[in-house]
Amino acid sequence: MAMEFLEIANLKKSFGSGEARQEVLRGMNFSVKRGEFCVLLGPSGSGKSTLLNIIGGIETPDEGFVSIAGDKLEEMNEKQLTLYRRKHLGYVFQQYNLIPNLNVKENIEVGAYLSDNPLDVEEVISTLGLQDHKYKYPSQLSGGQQQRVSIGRAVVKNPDILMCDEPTGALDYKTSKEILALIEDCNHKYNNTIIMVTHNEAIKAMADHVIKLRDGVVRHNDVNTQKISAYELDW
Ligand SMILES: Nc1ncnc2c1ncn2[C@@H]1O[C@H](COP(=O)(O)OP(=O)(O)OP(=O)(O)O)[C@@H](O)[C@H]1O
Repeated sequence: MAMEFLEIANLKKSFGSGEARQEVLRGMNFSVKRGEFCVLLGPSGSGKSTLLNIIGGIETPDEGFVSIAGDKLEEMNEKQLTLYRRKHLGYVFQQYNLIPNLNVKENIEVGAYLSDNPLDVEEVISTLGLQDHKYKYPSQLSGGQQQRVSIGRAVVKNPDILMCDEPTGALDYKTSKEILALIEDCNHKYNNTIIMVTHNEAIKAMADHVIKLRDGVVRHNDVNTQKISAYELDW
């Protein structure tokens, strides 16, 4: 059975009140299958971060729901939400957010400690090409290398969903493609569902599923049957 793994149903969210009230999500609907590489595109202010925060259980919607493998987030209590975040979600941000006084291996181990079925730390280090940098500290690494470590910290948890918020926003062209290729490798190797928010339209060519948001709703929801590899992207 082709199961809809992540379901976003009629999500609404406003901030502020009275004159200042702003409807950020205005009835958003889409669903994502397990293992899909899904790219979310949309102009600044279209509600992408708000949506990620709701999927991450950090914010709650005014209406509608998010369900993961049939479990609705709104029905979880605080403890269940904490477990959900710990067990099911991995995050990669534009800023790497590594712990400065831990080395590469230790930063990745932090992710492993949070999970009850972590991947092997050494295997992840080798998948990410970090063997020669294991004992270095974040300040001794380039931006691309730091982003590899942050992917490692997220992936080692073996999360169902890897949420990537502008993961290449701070990187140059060549390094961006290397990082996208690594995320692609992880998607194939570990079968995580990927939700990637980006401003870079070119990235949609490597995705299975492309969702475009505008003004708090889904404007386009397309399946890409002719995806190309990260290294073939061009922008
Ligand atoms: N906690 C909040 N309180 C008030 N307004 C908020 C809050 N969070 C978001 N907003 C407003 O909601 C709108 C959508 O923000 P959001 O960050 O979701 O958009 P985005 O698509 O992620 O934008 P960007 O691409 O610039 O990150 C913005 O106008 C923002 O000012």
